[in-house]
Amino acid sequence: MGVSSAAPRSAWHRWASLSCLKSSPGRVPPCAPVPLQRGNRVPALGVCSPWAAGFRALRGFHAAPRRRREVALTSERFGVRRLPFARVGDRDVAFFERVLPGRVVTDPEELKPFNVDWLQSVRGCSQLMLKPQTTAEVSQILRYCYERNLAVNPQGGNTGLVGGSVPVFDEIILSTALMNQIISFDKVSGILVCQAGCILEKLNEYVEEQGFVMPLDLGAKGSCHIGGNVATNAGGLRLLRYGSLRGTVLGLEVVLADGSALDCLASLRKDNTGYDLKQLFIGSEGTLGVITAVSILCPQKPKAVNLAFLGCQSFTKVLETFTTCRAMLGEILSAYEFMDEKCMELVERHLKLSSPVTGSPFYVLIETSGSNSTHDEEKLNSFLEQAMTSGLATDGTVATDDKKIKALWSLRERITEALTHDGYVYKYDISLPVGKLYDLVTDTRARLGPRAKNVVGYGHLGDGNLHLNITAESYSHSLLEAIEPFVYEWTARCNGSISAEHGLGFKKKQFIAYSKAKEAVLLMQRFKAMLDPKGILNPYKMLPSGS
Ligand SMILES: O=C(O)CC[C@@H](O)C(=O)O
Ligand SMILES: [Zn+2]
Repeated sequence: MGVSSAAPRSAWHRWASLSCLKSSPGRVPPCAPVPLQRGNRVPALGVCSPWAAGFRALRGFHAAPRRRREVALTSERFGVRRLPFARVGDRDVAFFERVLPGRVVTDPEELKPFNVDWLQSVRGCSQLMLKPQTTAEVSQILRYCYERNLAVNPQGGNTGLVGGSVPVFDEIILSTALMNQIISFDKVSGILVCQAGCILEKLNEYVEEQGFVMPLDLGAKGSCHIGGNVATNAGGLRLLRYGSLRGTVLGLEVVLADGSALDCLASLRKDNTGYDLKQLFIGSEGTLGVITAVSILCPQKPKAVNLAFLGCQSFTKVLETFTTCRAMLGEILSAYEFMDEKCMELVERHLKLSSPVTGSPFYVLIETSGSNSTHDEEKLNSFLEQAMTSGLATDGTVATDDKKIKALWSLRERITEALTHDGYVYKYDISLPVGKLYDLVTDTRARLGPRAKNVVGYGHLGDGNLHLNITAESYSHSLLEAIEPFVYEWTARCNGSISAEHGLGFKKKQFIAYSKAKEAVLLMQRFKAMLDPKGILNPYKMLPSGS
């Protein structure tokens, strides 16, 4: 039921009637139980309960994608050749059993979910997973692997979307699942220091109890590990407000390929002594070292959170709404997300979620977070009134209570999940000048025609980040060839980035040149050769083949 811009006052009343005007402290973390896989129980560890331990990596808090047929082996589907690493033998397993008693997994059934990515699009055949609890254990493992020339796949929550978190062949999986201790939290500065395997949502719950929030928020929060977030420089829903991990991560502890531990775990806002080495590991996707601990700056928990969900009649209106709300909401604007009507259709069809606002080609989610609910509501209300009277939005609803906020966010956060129910997903994560963001969706749709089942566009408009997703009944090489390099060439013509926040992993590494100069790639390869001369860390990922 749309409210036309010709009737702005009645539209405004609709806002009010849908609002639950009690102030709320923030979004309620999703709480559906995550199933525990057999054989993975661990004892409680110190101050930090075993949040991460042994939980099968479910992206976020909802079910993993429907299991269809067995996922093809990456090496076969993509025709990759194994590099000449050593193969794991009985003597290696015996060594690891001594170092990590009871934390060495060789059972093929138990290994299965850790060999396949969350999207069920790539699959390796590792026969060994190691679960260290300490940095010293990670050092011992890597020292041994380096000597033996054994390849290693560092793995956090296995929620990545570019095939970076699972082995391509038989790399040893080095899981951070048992490295789930909080090391310290400073209530004055808001600086949290923790091990790499802590689950993002659990960290958020922990700091929320002390009046803070984590500076990043992702749909995968229920299972992703902070170490994996940092290794991939994850962006997410709060980047607009709190900036990227390159600013909020204050320090890292990293174990290098040869087993040496690099202590850059500073807890200082300011430190101008030499090169900022931690930046090299943020976003390095496990190819330069294994992140074992993170020091991160947490912002104050907002006292008042409001969420508006609006329908817009065109992408131009989505952009104008953004400009207007940025001007009118200023410092309290904390998220500006958009999605097209196809996304809404899929979320409704596959997940049975219903949207309170329907009948528009585009939708936007606008979140405000501030310290004074009266002030924030006043500002939001005058923005909404302006948006309605000027016809920027034609319909909408506002939520201020946790339950409604959570329900509205689900419509956006669960699009990824809905897509996996629609078929095989070709996923693109693009940075573009914001005005051109949706043209790529329109052009891709026109190019693919009926060969694609659905072509959808959504994302972090406030950050200039489009998530272009294409679904088809099953994987098809010819469809892939129709999409790539078309999407990358289109992006490069606009000086965009072919990976805004998901990284390059296995799937995008060959395309790095669309976004980086030759000299930059060469320098990356030199860093890789210097820090990991044998190339044992997450091989076949991030840098083009041959490096
Ligand atoms: O599935 C995608 O394409 C995007 C996933 C994630 O980055 C999001 O913003 O929801
Ligand atoms: Zn995203």
